[in-house]
Amino acid sequence: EADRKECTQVTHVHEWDPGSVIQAIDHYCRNKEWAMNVGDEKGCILDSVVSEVNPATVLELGTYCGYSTVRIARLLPPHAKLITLEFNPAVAAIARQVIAWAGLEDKVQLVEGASGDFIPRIKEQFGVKTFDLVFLDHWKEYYLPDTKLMEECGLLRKGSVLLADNVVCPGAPDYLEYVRSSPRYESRYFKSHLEYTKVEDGLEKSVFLG
Ligand SMILES: C[S@@+](CC[C@H](N)C(=O)[O-])C[C@H]1O[C@@H](n2cnc3c(N)ncnc32)[C@H](O)[C@@H]1O
Ligand SMILES: [Mg+2]
Repeated sequence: EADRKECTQVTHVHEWDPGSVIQAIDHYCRNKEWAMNVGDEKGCILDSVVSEVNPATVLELGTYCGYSTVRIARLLPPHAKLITLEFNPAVAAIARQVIAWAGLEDKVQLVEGASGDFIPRIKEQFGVKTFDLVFLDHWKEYYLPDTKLMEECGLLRKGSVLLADNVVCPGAPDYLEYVRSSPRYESRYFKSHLEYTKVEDGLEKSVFLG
């Protein structure tokens, strides 16, 4: 009965209410079909990092259906901008809809393309100097090359925060080894669980020291 009640409550998405969009997606993915959103448990860690950094410029690598995009964008201060990148047009179309439902189109710029092509063009094409926060959540083998590319392109400043999802499951060992051993980063692991499961996973927060 309680479950049915919760179900009726959350399956009705209130338009322009980011909280209800997030809740409906989490409910669906817990009860019907697993999906690779950062999810509610790691989402709380993501929320606290976003609130602490209070970024004016955010880059998200890997939009998927826009779940984490909505989570991040709803916490941004006025006039802040989130650029989110997705190379699969089918999921990008879903994300556009999800972002619109949440009423966050003004804060979010969804770009369709591959990170390796896009990162070198950001400064010129999007007028961004540096990012205060980068959320890495695309395919795990790109975390390290794309981080090095962001460094080369001057997109990180002293104090920029990289937050990487799924560093344990599926895992990004070369990236972890890099941020944990490089003197250019101060890095910390936040232990949690893979979205909608009890399997260990976590987020790595790495502050760029310049
Ligand atoms: C784990 S999902 C992102 C989940 C999302 N951040 C969330 O928590 O709601 C990863 C996404 O990254 C996209 N992707 C993977 N590699 C990419 C790349 N190099 N450039 C752009 N998008 C990429 C995939 O198509 C996929 O939709
Ligand atoms: Mg993830």
